[in-house]
Amino acid sequence: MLLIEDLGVQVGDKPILKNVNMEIPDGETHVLFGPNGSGKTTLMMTIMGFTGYTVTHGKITFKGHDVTFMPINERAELGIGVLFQRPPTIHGLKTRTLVEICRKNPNTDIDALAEDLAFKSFLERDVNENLSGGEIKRSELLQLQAQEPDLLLLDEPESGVDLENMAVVGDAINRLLHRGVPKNPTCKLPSKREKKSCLVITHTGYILDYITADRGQVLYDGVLRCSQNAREILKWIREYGYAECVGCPQ
Ligand SMILES: Nc1ncnc2c1ncn2[C@@H]1O[C@H](COP(=O)(O)OP(=O)(O)OP(=O)(O)O)[C@@H](O)[C@H]1O
Repeated sequence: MLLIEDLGVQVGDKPILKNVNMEIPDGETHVLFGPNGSGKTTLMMTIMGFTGYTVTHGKITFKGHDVTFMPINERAELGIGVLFQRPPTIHGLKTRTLVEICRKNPNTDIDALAEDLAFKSFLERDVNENLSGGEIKRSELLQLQAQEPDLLLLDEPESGVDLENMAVVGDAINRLLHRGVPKNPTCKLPSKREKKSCLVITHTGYILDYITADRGQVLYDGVLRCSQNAREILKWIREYGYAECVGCPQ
């Protein structure tokens, strides 16, 4: 699904990511940990193709396509979608209009999606204008549900969300990951091939109560240092701090 090889990225003239290698196979969810400023958002923005993140070396392949220098709209059409940590307010653009633009299938019922996210009353507001932290996340999830991406990039889905709304956010992310998985009463777990793929950044780990993580990784000073069970990594970070991750076996 996603393959990152020897990726170097700089912002302005500042090198941020150094020789990052990462693979997210079909249907897997990987969790990215790391201290503030270690480059986690930079990695997501680079995968999505935002300007300002200059690839100095390396390659990003998605679904077999070299997307390293592909425009952002083409990556979105190919199936990459992002939930921002701090999405901008867009004055003069109604949320409903933005969701219509994101919508993959013109028959998708925006009102029904918004109803599920308790977001219907916000559809006619400008994008993210005067929304609370939890409302912003639900707005982002609504856009993703309309876009129907195959790879979800989730940048701190818990930030600014209270514990009750966390359940709404967690359930919505689960629906996105299991979209199209046939309901099979004899088998509780879908095969990985049927699930969507996901890279999620978290500091608190709350999201792990709602999604099944296949692997965790630690980005430290622009370098991927550790790759293990996500809950184990979280436990380790809580006990010893990030600096100890530098010495972790891969
Ligand atoms: N547009 C920019 N201009 C200048 N520096 C930037 C820019 N974007 C990111 N940086 C710098 O790149 C480094 C990595 O930032 P990034 O947001 O990727 O870190 P992060 O790991 O996501 O941090 P956090 O956990 O705080 O969200 C930081 O030092 C940040 O100041």
